[in-house]
Amino acid sequence: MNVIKMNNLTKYYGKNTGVENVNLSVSKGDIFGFIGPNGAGKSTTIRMLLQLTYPTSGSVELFGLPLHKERPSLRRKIGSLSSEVHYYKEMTGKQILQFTAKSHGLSLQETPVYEYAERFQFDMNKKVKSFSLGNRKKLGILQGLLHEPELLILDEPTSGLDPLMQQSFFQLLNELNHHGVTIFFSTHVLSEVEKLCNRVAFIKSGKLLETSHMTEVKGMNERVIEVTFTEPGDKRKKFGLADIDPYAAFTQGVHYITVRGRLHEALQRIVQYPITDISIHKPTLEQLFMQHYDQKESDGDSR
Ligand SMILES: Nc1ncnc2c1ncn2[C@@H]1O[C@H](COP(=O)(O)OP(=O)(O)OP(=O)(O)O)[C@@H](O)[C@H]1O
Repeated sequence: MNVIKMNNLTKYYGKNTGVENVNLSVSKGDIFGFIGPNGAGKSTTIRMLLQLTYPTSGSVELFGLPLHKERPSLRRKIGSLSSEVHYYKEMTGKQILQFTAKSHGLSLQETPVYEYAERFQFDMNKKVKSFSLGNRKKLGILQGLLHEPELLILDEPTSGLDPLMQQSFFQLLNELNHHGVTIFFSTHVLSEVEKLCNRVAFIKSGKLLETSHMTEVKGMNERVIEVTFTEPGDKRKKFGLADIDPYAAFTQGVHYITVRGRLHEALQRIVQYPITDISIHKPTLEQLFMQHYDQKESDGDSR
């Protein structure tokens, strides 16, 4: 079942393009990472899902219902975090959370908010005016989660959180997902997307480049060997590295060789020569992502 469905979703801000013809579906149970550089159109898309702005053309369906009017029954099912959150500075975190709980017909005691606050080391008794950026973010997250929604739509939820808190937050998302919560979030933390998400979409300049299952992201099965030979200098030709990878690179004493399958054969060839240092790793999502952008852009250029 599609929990989110975008049909040719388009938003123009005057002459500026926000997003253009975005077609994307999120299924029940997905943890879906929405990735793109600054200005790609992530917030614009999320703002349309949350009805904070309206499409120029195209449409959105949530839980199979078209989103063109206020639907209180849907609001109860959705937890959200938009990129910019503003509060009355004189209120305490707890007062704001009570207000949010009440808007869902709940008292704070009926919600998991105390447990979450403890996990995030969040002191809800302080006034918002004393909050750091990270604490404001935590408050926004608690507001989005407290009514135990079925779907979370989160815009850059981890920006402003320190690495430890990011980890706690992703851990919580994982637990919620195991209990059936569908999650759609935008982020720049690609390593976390790699660990957490089952599906990803790449967006740039308002256009969706690709939607993919995490295991099918092109290049995920490649391995990068970084090797420094004891003999100094560029050894790509002399040691036959170009036979393993015609695009092998050499920078500041290190050879970078990308291997697709047959790792043992590549290593057998490399270890014939004295080595000072070697490491083997998966390409990061970031590297794949950048390759992907470059490729699409050069494809576009050649048209
Ligand atoms: N209110 C607005 N008025 C005019 N242009 C806008 C407005 N909001 C967004 N845009 C433009 O729409 C495009 C998409 O912006 P958007 O904020 O959706 O990107 P983003 O992927 O969320 O970026 P970031 O990662 O920097 O938050 C950008 O070119 C941006 O300048």
